[in-house]
Amino acid sequence: MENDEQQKEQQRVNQVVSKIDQKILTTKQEYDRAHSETKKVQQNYSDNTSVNYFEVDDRIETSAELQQQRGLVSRLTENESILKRQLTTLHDLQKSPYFGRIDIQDADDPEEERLYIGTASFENADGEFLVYDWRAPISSVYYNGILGKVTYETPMGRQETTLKKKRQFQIVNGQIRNMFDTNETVGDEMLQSALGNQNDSYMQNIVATIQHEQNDIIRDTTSNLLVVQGVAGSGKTSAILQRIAFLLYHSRDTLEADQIILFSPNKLFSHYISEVLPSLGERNMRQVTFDEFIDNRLKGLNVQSLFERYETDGNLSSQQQHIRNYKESAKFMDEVTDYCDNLSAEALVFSDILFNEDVFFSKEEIKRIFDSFPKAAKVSERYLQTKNELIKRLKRRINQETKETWVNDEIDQLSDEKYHDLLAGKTLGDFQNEDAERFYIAHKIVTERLRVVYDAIFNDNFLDAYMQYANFLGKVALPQDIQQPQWQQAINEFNDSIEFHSIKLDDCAPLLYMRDYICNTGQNNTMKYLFVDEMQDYSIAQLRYLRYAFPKSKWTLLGDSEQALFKDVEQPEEILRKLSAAFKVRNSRLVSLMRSYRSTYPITTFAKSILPNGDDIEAFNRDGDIPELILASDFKDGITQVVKTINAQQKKYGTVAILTKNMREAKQVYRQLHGQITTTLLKDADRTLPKGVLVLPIYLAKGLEFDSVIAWDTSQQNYPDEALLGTLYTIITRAMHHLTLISINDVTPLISDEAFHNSKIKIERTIS
Ligand SMILES: Nc1ncnc2c1ncn2[C@@H]1O[C@H](COP(=O)(O)OP(=O)(O)OP(=O)(O)O)[C@@H](O)[C@H]1O
Repeated sequence: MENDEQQKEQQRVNQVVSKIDQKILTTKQEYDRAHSETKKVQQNYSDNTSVNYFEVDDRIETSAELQQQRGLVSRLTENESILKRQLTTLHDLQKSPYFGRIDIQDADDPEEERLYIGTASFENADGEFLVYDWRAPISSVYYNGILGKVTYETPMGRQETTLKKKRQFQIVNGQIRNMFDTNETVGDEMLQSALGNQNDSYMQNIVATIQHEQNDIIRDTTSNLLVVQGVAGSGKTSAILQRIAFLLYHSRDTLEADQIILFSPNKLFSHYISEVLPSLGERNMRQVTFDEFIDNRLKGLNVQSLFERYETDGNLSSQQQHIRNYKESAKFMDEVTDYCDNLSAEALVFSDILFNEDVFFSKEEIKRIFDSFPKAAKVSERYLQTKNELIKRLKRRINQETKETWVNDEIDQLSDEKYHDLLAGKTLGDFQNEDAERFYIAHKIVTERLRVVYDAIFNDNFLDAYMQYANFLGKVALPQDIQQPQWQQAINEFNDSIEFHSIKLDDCAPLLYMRDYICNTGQNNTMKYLFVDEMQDYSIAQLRYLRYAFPKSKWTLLGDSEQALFKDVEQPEEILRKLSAAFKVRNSRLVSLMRSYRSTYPITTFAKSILPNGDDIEAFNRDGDIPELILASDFKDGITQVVKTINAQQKKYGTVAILTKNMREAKQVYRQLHGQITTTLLKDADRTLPKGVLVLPIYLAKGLEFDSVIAWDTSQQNYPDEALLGTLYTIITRAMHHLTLISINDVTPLISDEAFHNSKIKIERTIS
């Protein structure tokens, strides 16, 4: 009977695949036609760009023609790339056309309907859906529903139907490998098989096995602030990527991939997730790390990265810690707002605008302009008016300058070609007489010469943002836990580092916010969705700055408060309280993901055991090796144990990652292994993740996973207290199938005896 069913299903697969084959053929023909047409037009375009420009009329005619051709090329290229994407999707469907089937019956319909669900939709020539896209409204029944009455959202409102059957398939190269009927969201067998696979260098899409709670995140279209607190390996990153694919489908006509931005934890991660959206037929969203984002906005300064901070922090004194906490708080950002709102002309720190090392607009002149605008207006408005006035004055100066003899001389010396270039876009009839044409050219020459002044105004270089910030630091009210002398020292340090063109991370968000707020700049209104992964690594001040920088975005924040590196673990409720207070938005929502999928049951059980609230984490039941702890007698012995472990693990797994607390340790281990074993040391700037043996500090492994993990030196000395609990937990939870801890002498007190006992960890003490 079962075989009968499978045969019937296989027949359907064969029929669908043969229809896909046909579609591939016709699409390929279309693509080839489009490709050769694009090439033809491109060739024509490039021939035309090399025409002779010397006759003005010719040039102008050619330019209009070129514009037209450029438009045509871009339309054709767009068409070609759509066809190319379609072909890729069809090829994927050809191998595995669908993964699910639902049989549903609407109340007013005597017939049951049978729908098949895959990574993309596929219609036959009559417009009948042979495969439904996993994001179609009806497909949510597959993910959410258990048999019986179910509801689902459609653009027309909520619909009800009865789910009669749910079937899952694993189809590989057009052949059904497995198929199950299930009443669960998505049965364990499918998940077991998906999770049991060895790790690839790229993250995979999870559309065939999305879980109910993940589906909630993916299909949320109403929250302005969606916060996901999910335990390690609970599918937060997976959920956001499928969510992006869902949003792109849901708002096909109004949302483009580059209106979505994801803040990712490191560059390796960006590469690791880069294939998920293309595998679902979508373009990737924009991706940036916070460091890159800040660097770009503070050009000319050497900005301390989060990673540098991990490396150099050492132990902060309690005063230094209080100061950092204050600078990273929402309160501090409120103080910046207050300070800016109440700035007088005297308190604003302007700088001269220079031209050829001479003062072009003096700071006194700028201050007078600012002061001339009504005091009742907001500082940012007065600033903007000042900027406009400066541009007006610059224009006046340009007009005056056009009459100077140096300009006339310059025009006389222009070559014909250069002269015509300067006339670009103009026809002879545009000028009343030769004088008017000469004035036009003169104006262009002077404008070009004074561009530096224009740029200085445009880029707000006439506000000395650093001095202004130092001024603010000197004025801001201090909380009780910060002493004045230490605060003064922090101000001095800020000033000193600016002298050397560098800035600490804690000062970046408030300083940038201050600069942008006063100057009324730095806001991107086109970004519609913003995602932050690993939100626990961001300060509230940084998030507040991002909120300022992307005011029109809906937010999805994901993180795990337990994975905070080098700081005490904060309770999710506390993070949320701070976030809700800092983000004054309507429609916010918190989703918790408590089930962990990445690691085997024994590894997750061990990871749980080191956390105070670990019992709340639910381990997915996937069998595997018990984690091992090796107590080495000294550093040299530790390395010997690493080598032994690598040799054993490499027989089974493609990737073995040695994870260390910081880069210093990673380098130390790498140096010892180098020469004995082929190993790659990963660095901050690396973007690709090779297979084999890797050594990297944990902050570069954030968000990643490896078949087998070796946690380097989990000793008492290296992990002495609670401040490193998040770091240790993050290391442990990177392992998918195997975990080895190597400790030089006694193990960290963060792993209690009870934890060892409960997770039945294997302990081996070596004697050298
Ligand atoms: N529904 C699912 N079906 C199949 N695999 C899943 C599912 N959910 C999660 N996974 C897998 O579990 C692993 C962990 O997922 P992911 O990296 O998204 O978790 P995370 O919560 O972002 O983890 P972390 O915070 O620890 O970095 C990945 O290999 C992912 O493919």
